[in-house]
Amino acid sequence: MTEDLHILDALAATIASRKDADPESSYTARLFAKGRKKIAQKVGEEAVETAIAAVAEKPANVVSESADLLYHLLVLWAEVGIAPQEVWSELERRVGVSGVDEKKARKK
Ligand SMILES: N=c1c2ncn([C@@H]3O[C@H](COP(=O)(O)OP(=O)(O)OP(=O)(O)O)[C@@H](O)[C@H]3O)c2ncn1[C@@H]1O[C@H](COP(=O)(O)O)[C@@H](O)[C@H]1O
Repeated sequence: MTEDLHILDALAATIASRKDADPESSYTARLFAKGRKKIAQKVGEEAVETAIAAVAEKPANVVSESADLLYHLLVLWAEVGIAPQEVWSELERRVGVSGVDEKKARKK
């Protein structure tokens, strides 16, 4: 497991620990209190902001918006009940499977 993956797993653990936290002191707890639709909306917003920063050729903003996006995506997984390992396993399953071949197979 790489260091980059480790930070996402550590962040997921912090997020899980905020499920019963006080929304006054925790932004994550505030998101959980607002509910799934709000969390999903934030994921959409952060994805669009990341894309806009890329098109505007602002690499530093792409970095910060990507971090916002990953954080909100991890909150959404926690809300839905998905363990990060499930997503890592799906990515691992795809290693070595060409995206071009996979797309062709879907059309059959
Ligand atoms: N990585 C993050 C992280 N990234 C972004 N954000 C917050 O996400 C928000 C995104 O900014 P926006 O302007 O879109 O938010 P907003 O305007 O308040 O949102 P809305 O008005 O749309 O509801 C900001 O308040 C950021 O502080 C994060 N909040 C928390 N974390 C991590 O989660 C941990 C726990 O945080 P708490 O739950 O606050 O203790 C922290 O230690 C961090 O590691």
